Amino acid sequence: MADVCVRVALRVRPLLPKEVLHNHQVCVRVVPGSAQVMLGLDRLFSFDHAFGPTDNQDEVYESCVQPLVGSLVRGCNATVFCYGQTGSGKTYTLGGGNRGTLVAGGIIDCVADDLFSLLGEKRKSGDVVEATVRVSYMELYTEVLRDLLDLHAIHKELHIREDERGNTGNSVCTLD
Ligand SMILES: Nc1ncnc2c1ncn2[C@@H]1O[C@H](COP(=O)(O)OP(=O)(O)OP(=O)(O)O)[C@@H](O)[C@H]1O
Repeated sequence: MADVCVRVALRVRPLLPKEVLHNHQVCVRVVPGSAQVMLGLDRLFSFDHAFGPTDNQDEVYESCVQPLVGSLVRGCNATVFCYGQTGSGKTYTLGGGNRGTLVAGGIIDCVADDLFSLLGEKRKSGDVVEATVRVSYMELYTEVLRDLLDLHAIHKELHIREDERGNTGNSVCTLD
């Protein structure tokens, strides 16, 4: 992967059965063998990667995210985020399916697998490794922030707060 800070990948999902039923048409196509997409007949856009409807979860993960997990274990920071209109496939790409089942796992499953196996390898190879893995899983939807790992989240409201330096974080306010 080239040594640049930000890379942008575009993924075009297949039409859903209900869309086929309603005779929806495909309007975005990946130009074969390239990282470009054609919108309509003549509007060409270039990205670092472009994935079409037949590209699977593993292909997306291996080319866009897997190299970052290696960097992470070497002490670098990495961020992956999905952006797109509702129904475009963000949840599927990040969390879709489970590894080892018919539908391959999304990025979160793959990162968890690779992260722990890389840490395990480091330990086996005699590197003294102390690693702490923390996970949080939040949803921000219509201005409401929810902790998706908290089974009792319905009783709690999370607030986004800024410290004096302008860094953001969240805090929980329990509603009695
Ligand atoms: N690459 C894909 N292959 C097959 N099905 C897909 C793919 N991407 C998305 N889908 C399906 O398309 C539908 C919408 O996808 P998804 O829920 O991931 O969208 P979203 O961007 O997360 O939407 P929202 O912003 O509303 O949460 C789901 O039924 C999902 O299973």
